[in-house]
Amino acid sequence: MKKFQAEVQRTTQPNQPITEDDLDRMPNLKAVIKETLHLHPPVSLLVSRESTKDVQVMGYDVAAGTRVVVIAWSIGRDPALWDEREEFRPERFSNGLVDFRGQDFELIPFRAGRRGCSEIQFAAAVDELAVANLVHKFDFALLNGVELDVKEVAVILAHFESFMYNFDDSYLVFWKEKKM
Ligand code: HEM
Repeated sequence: MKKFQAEVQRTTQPNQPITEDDLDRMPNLKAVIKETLHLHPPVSLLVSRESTKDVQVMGYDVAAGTRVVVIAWSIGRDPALWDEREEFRPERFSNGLVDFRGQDFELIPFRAGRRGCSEIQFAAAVDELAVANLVHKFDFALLNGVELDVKEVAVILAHFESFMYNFDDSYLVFWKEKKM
């Protein structure tokens, strides 16, 4: 937080609001937001899609009419893709090689492709402005002895079925809707 706070203090004018132009001079801030979206994607299970024909995906035979959910959370924790996958390490993005705009499939908090988030630019700017303003004006710390557990729990509820799913097992969830 101190490193990131120093960057915000250095980049902004005293007593002036932080602007979007300031954000472009804050690579640490951008890396912090990226790492947050990487480890805690708000849409951890992307919206399901239904296959229109029989296909093969990652070695699975997927029959026509099967719903497929891509789990952005699991991709972000895959040890084959990420070193120290449980650690909050914004520096992993400091070389600027991996971005969340849908070109790098290891980081897809906004999905990728045609039906990915249409407001990535806006969402990123809003997040960056909010966080930059917060660390600009406040110091954050946990009270002595307090531990914060930010582990997610996955629950999917649907009218035909409900189940809990262990994200660590796979990137994908498949199901076929039961005929009522
Ligand atoms: C950090 C914030 C956000 C995240 C992580 C996020 C994530 C996503 C994801 C994953 C999808 C694809 C859903 C799918 O699997 O089909 C999506 C779609 C979409 N998002 Fe966002 N979103 C964010 C903020 C926003 C904001 C602020 C807006 C609007 C102002 C927005 C508007 C949309 C729209 C309109 C779509 C649907 C695009 C389409 O189907 O053509 N999102 N978003």
